Formats: sequence, C-alpha cells, structure tokens
Amino acid sequence: MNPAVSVAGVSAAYADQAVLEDVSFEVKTGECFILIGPNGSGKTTLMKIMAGLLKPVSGRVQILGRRLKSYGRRDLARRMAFVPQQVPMDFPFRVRDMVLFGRSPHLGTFGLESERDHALADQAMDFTGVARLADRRMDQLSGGERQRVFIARAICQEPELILLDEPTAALDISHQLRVMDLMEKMRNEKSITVIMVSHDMNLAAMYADTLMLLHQGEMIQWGPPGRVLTYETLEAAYGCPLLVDQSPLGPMPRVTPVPGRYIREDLKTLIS
Ligand SMILES: Nc1ncnc2c1ncn2[C@@H]1O[C@H](COP(=O)(O)OP(=O)(O)OP(=O)(O)O)[C@@H](O)[C@H]1O
Repeated sequence: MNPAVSVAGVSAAYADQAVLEDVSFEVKTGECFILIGPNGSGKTTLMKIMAGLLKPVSGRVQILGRRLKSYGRRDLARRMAFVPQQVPMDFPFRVRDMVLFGRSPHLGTFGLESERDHALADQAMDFTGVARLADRRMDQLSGGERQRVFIARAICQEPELILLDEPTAALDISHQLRVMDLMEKMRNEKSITVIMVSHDMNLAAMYADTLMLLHQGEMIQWGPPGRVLTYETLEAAYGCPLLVDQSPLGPMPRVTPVPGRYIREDLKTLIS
C-alpha cells in the first residue's frame, strides 16, 4: 500500500533563514503520526508544506500516492483537511455555517448542500461538543470553542488525511481526550490518516503509532513512542530535566518535567 504521505529530502527557509534541513519520512495509511519538538524547531513549517501552503526550497512531497504539486486546491481539499495552529478570530459566520463550509469541496456547480451534508455537519458538531453553539457567531466564542469548530469543519470535510497543528493546545483536559479519542475512532473505523503537532508528550505517547522529534529543523528521532520518548533523546532536544518512566495505563512512556527545586545542582541528582 502507498504511504499516505511521503516527504523526501525537504528543506525550507524564510527569506535566507533555513528552518528545515533535509527532512525525510513516510506516514503509513491509517496511522496516527505525531510531530513533537521544541518551539521554533520547524513543526508548523513542515505541516504547512504538507498542506500545500508553503513551497519547500528543495525536496519532494507525495500525498495519497500523488505528487502534491499535481493537486488543484479543490481536489486536495476533497482528500485532505488542515486545521491550523492559529484559527482565525474574526469570522462573522455562525458555527453551523462554518462547519458546513467543510462540505464545499464536495458540492456541485450551484454549491447547494444536500440533506446528507447537513447531517454530516450535525454529526461533526456533536462529536466535537459544539452542537449547542450551532447558532452562535464565531467571533463570540472562546478560543477552545473556536478550535473545536475548526476540528468539526475538518471532520465534516470527510478527508482521507487530516493534518492538525496543535489541536489540543487551547482545550481543557476533557476536550483534549475527546478530540484525541475521536481521531483514534476515525482512524480505526475509516482508516483516516492523522498527522498532528503536539507539545503534550504524554498525549502523544498514549495516542501515536509513530512520533517524530524535530530539533532545529532536523529530524533527530522517529518511531514508536518508546523509541522517541527516552530521557537521552528528550534532554538533547529540550535541554531540561525530564523524568521518563512507564505510564500506569500501559506499556507507553510517561514524561514528567522536573522543577528546579527537585534537583541538587551540585550532585545533578533528583531529591526525592
Ligand atoms: N513567516 C515567517 N517568516 C520568518 N520566519 C518564520 C516565519 N514563520 C516561522 N518562522 C521561523 O521559522 C522557525 C520555525 O518556525 P515554526 O513555526 O515552523 O516552528 P514550530 O516548531 O512550529 O514552533 P512552535 O512550537 O513555537 O509552534 C522559527 O525560527 C520561526 O521564528
């Protein structure tokens, strides 16, 4: 089976500042692939390249078996949805209409939504817990509510591949779990491939099939969570003390940041 995404030798720069250096990886169809890394390591840049919003300086990107370059906008939107990190604030639209926009790449010439389109929008709003906000205006929502509406819109798009840049950053813990469980369900039931960026290593450890760690524009480790979330790798990337042990929930790593007051600087050991 073709990989859902194949990135080969991608480098990127803003003006003359290099931000990604020869990055290569593949994402299998139906897997949950989570990108982690310190601030400024190039995660959003890589997501924008995969979403076709930014051109790499060099390298090749294939999406669902085709060169990314060969897709038209609408064509790509039928197969891939992208939820950006910063969702726009100033939309005067109502929540229901915003979610329905997810159907636009699938609509015919006159752009009329069918009953099925409305049913999909209702379902997506239910899934993300925004159904009660359906008639509210987007600019009257909280940050987390707005983020959930954008996730609902992406689900409503019925993509084969969904890219989410820090989808849980503004969400409370219950909605974080709900969004991650939903992505897992979409993957299990519909073989949808999920690629996301997260700063939450514990959520990533619990949900990812594959993790990729970026550091200063380079991939320094990738693979199952147990291979990437090791003390040595994380310390090299983040440069701060972290404890890594096993999650009480199962055979996946648990990462605990260690406040300075627990460290004896002279001995470089933990005070327990
Ligand atoms: N539009 C831009 N113009 C110039 N430099 C940019 C632009 N966007 C990002 N950068 C720079 O590129 C580098 C990578 O940024 P990017 O947003 O990809 O990082 P990130 O890993 O997603 O960070 P974060 O975890 O903070 O969201 C950073 O040094 C950033 O300052």
